[in-house]
Amino acid sequence: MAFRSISEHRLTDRSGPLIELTRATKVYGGRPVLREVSLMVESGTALALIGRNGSGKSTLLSILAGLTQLTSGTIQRSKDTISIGYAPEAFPGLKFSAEQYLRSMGRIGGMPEAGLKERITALLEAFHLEQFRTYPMTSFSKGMLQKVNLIQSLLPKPELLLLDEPMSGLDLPAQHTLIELLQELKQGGTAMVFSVHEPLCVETLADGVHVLQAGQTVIKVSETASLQDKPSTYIMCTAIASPQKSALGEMPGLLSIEAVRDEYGMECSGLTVEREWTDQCLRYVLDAGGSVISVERRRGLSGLMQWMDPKTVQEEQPL
Ligand SMILES: Nc1ncnc2c1ncn2[C@@H]1O[C@H](COP(=O)(O)OP(=O)(O)OP(=O)(O)O)[C@@H](O)[C@H]1O
Repeated sequence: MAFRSISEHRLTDRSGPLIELTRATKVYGGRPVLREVSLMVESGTALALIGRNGSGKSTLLSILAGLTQLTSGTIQRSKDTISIGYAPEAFPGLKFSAEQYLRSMGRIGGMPEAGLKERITALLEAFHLEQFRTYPMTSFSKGMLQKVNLIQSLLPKPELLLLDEPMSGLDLPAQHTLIELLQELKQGGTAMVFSVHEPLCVETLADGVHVLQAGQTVIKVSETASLQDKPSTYIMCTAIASPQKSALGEMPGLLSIEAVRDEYGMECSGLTVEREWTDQCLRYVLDAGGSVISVERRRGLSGLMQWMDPKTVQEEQPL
């Protein structure tokens, strides 16, 4: 079931969001390619964007990077300027050598000359590109170009890292190198949003998952660790008043609670609860004066695999 999310409330709030999108809509030539998408990312956390080809992932990343303007909705950053690393999906093979290109990107990013050379060398070595550092990128394979693309985004150790299908074209050792680098950056406080078709990235890195279909959010998981392979139930009910909502937040088995709208635009609450706590949760909603609108089975993280399995990945139908 598609729903329109108006905000997301984490049960365990850490700090405030580094960046937050509210009801982000993007229209190209009269055609909406993103519709009322809301999400937020906190420092030191990773959000995976999943969805079939054409579902709007690249558009969303480009909006977060500040390269694409919203048609409506808002984007809020925790401060005026946050340092952003962005690896787009398409990366051209330029005439420069990898080293020349990376040095230019580092300088443009304001990196001091002293540390820049060392950082480039360390990243080229990590991705086994060191011996090709002086070669023109026109001679590079797809995977080698993707490595340079990723390295340029990782150079300044950004506060926010945006990666569009980072695993694309990488061989297995490079995939593992990338995961290790990203885990390190995340531990150091970098927030990241990436689009992926590979479960490995989600399992090893993501704290949350956002599934897009035809530009709309269809599934939002805010704590992947707690959902991992645990079946859950999604309960949509009439909006619950704040005091009862706080008490509900203490209920064992509750994984997330969010404000959503039903198909008529009415404000509702969406609760994700571990399967075995479904009855208790329904009882609580009714006792709190709420009314149950719908109850859905959710299949845990493994249920998200259908959106990542290449065998089932199809083009999105035109809206
Ligand atoms: N500059 C543009 N002008 C017109 N339409 C665009 C533009 N950019 C993207 N679109 C359209 O927006 C829709 C979403 O595209 P987007 O690239 O964001 O999807 P995606 O989920 O990243 O797809 P993929 O997995 O294939 O990379 C597509 O229908 C695409 O044709």
